[in-house]
Amino acid sequence: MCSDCQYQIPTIDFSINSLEIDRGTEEWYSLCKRVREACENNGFFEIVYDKIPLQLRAETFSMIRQLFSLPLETKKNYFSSRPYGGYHGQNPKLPLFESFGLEDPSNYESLRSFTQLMWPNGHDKFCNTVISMVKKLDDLKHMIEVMILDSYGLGEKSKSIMASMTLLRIMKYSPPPSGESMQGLHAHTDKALSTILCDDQVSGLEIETKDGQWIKLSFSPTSLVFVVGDLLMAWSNGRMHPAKHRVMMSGEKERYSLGQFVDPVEGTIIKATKELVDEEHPRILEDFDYTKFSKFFFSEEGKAVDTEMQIFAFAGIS
Ligand SMILES: O=C(O)CCC(=O)C(=O)O
Ligand SMILES: [Fe+2]
Repeated sequence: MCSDCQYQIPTIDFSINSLEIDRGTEEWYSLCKRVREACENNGFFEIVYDKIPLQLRAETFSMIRQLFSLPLETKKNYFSSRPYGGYHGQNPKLPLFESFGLEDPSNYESLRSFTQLMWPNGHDKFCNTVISMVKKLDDLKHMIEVMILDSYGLGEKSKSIMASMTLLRIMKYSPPPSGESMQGLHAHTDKALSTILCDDQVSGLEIETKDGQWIKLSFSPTSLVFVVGDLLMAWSNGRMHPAKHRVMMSGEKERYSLGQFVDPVEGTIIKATKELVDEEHPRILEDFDYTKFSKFFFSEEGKAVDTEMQIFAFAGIS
C-alpha cells in the first residue's frame, strides 16, 4: 500500500472474520493482538474487508459525486453546530477541499431531511445507499472496538469503549493546477475516538510515521483505513498513538473520500481507563469534558497549538 518506501504498512485482513462466529477463538485473539499493536505502534492500519460489496461502494461514491455537483448555493444551505458537521468549502487556506458532515447517518429521517434540503424532491436512492454503507461501517467499527477491548483484557467488563455517535464525513478534493502538488487537507490528528476512511481509488491520503516520515497510502478496492484519534489515545492512557495525517493532491483527477468519525456523546467525560493506569504507565491527562475540548480546539487559543499537542494543552498533567 505504500508506493514509494520501505515502511511496512500494517494490514489486517478481516475478510474471514465476523464478531458473531469467531469471538473468543484463537484466531480472534491473534487479530486482537495485531489490531492493538498497529494502534500502538503505527496509529492506523489498512483494513481488508470483503463484507462491503464493491457495488455498494461504487453506488455510494456515485451518490457522493451527485451531491458535490449541486450548485454551491444549494450546498451552502446545509448548516450544523456540531464540530465538522454541515457543509464546508471555499476556504482560502484549503482551496481544493469541500466536505459535508452528516449527523445521525444511520437514521432514515435525518438523511431524508438532508436530501430534501439538497434536491427538490429529496433523494431516496441517496438515503438508502448511505444507510446501507453506514450500517456496514458501523458493524466494522463495532468489531474493531470489541477487538481493542479484548486486546487489553477488558471485553468481559465493558461492551463499548464509551457511548458514541457517528458523524459521516464526505469529502471532495479538486485536482490542483496542472503539474503541481498541493495540500488538500492540512496535517492533523483526528479529534474523534477513531475514524474509518475509504476512498474512490484516487489516492492522496498520507500518514506520518512515529519517526516523522510521510507515507502515501493507496487503497485497494476492498480496503479501508482505521485511524486512531486523540480520544482513543486519552482512553488508553497514551498507549494508542493518534496518527497524524494529511491529504496531498497531484494529477488531474478529483479525490472523493468518506470518513466514519466516532465521537463521544455530548457531555461525555473522557478518562483514561483505570486498568491501563499503573506505576509503569502513570496517568498522562486529567479527566476532561469532550464538549469543552471540542470548543477548545476550534478556539483561537486552541488553533495556535500544534494539532497533536492540543489535547495536552487542554488536559495534560503538568
Ligand atoms: O480524505 C481523506 O482521506 C482524509 C480525511 C481526513 O483526514 C479528515 O477528514 O479528518
Ligand atoms: Fe483526519
